[in-house]
Amino acid sequence: MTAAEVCVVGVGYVGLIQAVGLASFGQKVVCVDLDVRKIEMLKKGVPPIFEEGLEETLSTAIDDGMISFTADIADARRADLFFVAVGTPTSERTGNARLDYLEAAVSDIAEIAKDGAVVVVKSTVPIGTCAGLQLRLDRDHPEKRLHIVSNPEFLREGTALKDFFNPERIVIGGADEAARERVKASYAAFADRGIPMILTDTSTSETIKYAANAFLATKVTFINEISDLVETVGGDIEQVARGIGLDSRIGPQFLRAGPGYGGSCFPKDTLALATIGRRHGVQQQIVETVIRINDSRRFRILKRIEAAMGDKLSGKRLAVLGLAFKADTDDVRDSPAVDIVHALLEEGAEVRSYDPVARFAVDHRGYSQCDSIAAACEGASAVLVATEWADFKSFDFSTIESVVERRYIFDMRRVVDVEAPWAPRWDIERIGSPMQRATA
Ligand SMILES: NC(=O)C1=CN([C@@H]2O[C@H](COP(=O)(O)OP(=O)(O)OC[C@H]3O[C@@H](n4cnc5c(N)ncnc54)[C@H](O)[C@@H]3O)[C@@H](O)[C@H]2O)C=CC1
Ligand SMILES: O=C(O)[C@H]1O[C@H](OP(=O)(O)OP(=O)(O)OC[C@H]2O[C@@H](n3ccc(=O)[nH]c3=O)[C@H](O)[C@@H]2O)[C@H](O)[C@@H](O)[C@@H]1O
Repeated sequence: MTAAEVCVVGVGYVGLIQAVGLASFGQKVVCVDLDVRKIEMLKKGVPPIFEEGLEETLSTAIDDGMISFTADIADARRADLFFVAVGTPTSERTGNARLDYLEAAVSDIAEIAKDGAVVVVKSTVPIGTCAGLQLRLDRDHPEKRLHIVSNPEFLREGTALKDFFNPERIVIGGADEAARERVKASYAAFADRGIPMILTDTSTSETIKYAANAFLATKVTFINEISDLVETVGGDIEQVARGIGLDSRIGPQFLRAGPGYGGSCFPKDTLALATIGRRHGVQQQIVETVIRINDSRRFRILKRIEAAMGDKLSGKRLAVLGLAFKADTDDVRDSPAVDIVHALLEEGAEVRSYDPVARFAVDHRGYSQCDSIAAACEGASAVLVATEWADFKSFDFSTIESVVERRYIFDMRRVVDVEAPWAPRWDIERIGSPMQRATA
């Protein structure tokens, strides 16, 4: 008997990693996406996103004949398991996650799926979504006995493959035990390694996902506020973070102070959780406060840059190093760096940016994307480090001393090497430390 086919619908950051991951476990995966350009690239083995190790893993899956790509869901009709990883962006109107892509995908699946197939929701969805989808399937396709299972994803961009292959837990929520077991079987490799599997109902599973992201966003926001305090009262935020993070009840992760959390998930998921709370009359006050603090953080940073530059940004040229919302990804969705570029342009500054991978087109006079750090820094009155790329950590700023207008760095990520031999010749301002003035 040939192995049952698995289908992944929506091959973006989550779906593509899921697909190549399952393929590497020996499962035959059919990938479906509406984006024909993406499908054509993938057929040729070209990943549409930047993710460490993805190109190699994808090539192996293609060469082994374990993965195929199509824009036509009918090609997946033999599958008994459908992982849905379509986007659930914020609705501008409600603040909640939009479900139109998910609903369309589930309807398409229901049309072609065989009896008893399991539809696994990997997208992050408001609590109650899976229960609602199940009711719809039961109403519209009663003869097929299709099952909805919630299986949230916890990977991070930039370390997505590593996270897929080394999960800290697998969460599977569903009303039907056999359907849950079918999903669990697809992760047998993890069960064999003793990775915890939480088998639960769909609401609990959906809540775990939002609570996890909201908790991490809170942790980042907490250290950012402490960082603001340190800037005023004196001290060093990294040592504070280390000092509290060594307490195992707190833990060292997510204590890097910065320009505020961004990306395609924390902002959207915290907002959705706050909206869900209000809708149910159970206001999520901590999360609401976190959102407010994080939103105002970009503005606070801008004020600090303005103060260091003598208040007027208009007419000044600034270099922005980094566009991605964090290092090791090409994703610029809700990126603090991009917000800061916009804010600077609005203040009348000229901005030249550089990112090793991410691209961002701003249709604005006075903005240019450069191909190197040196080009971005030409004539700059300030060098703003907005993403923690390794290239910026190791960069020797003495090589650009002759091209900048003023030797001033504002490091939002604390990556610049302040102990480097060139550092005493620069004014260096960092999140979470008082200004380090040039002494040479
Ligand atoms: N990006 C991340 O790191 C993580 C994202 N998530 C969640 O996973 C979901 C997906 O996120 P991303 O992968 O970042 O999104 P993405 O935007 O990179 O990919 C979504 C894909 O779905 C496709 N699509 C949309 N509607 C479709 C349909 N009806 N049929 C077939 N394909 C369709 C789009 O063309 C796109 O390629 C979201 O709910 C997100 O919150 C969860 C954990 C991590
Ligand atoms: O639901 C999701 O999409 C994912 O959201 C985050 O992953 P990701 O958005 O890829 O990035 P993170 O590494 O978590 O960073 C999120 C934001 O917080 C910021 N951050 C993170 C950690 C830190 O110490 N300080 C800090 O400012 C980052 O710069 C970034 O803007 C979660 O970490 C994943 O577990 C989750 O699956």
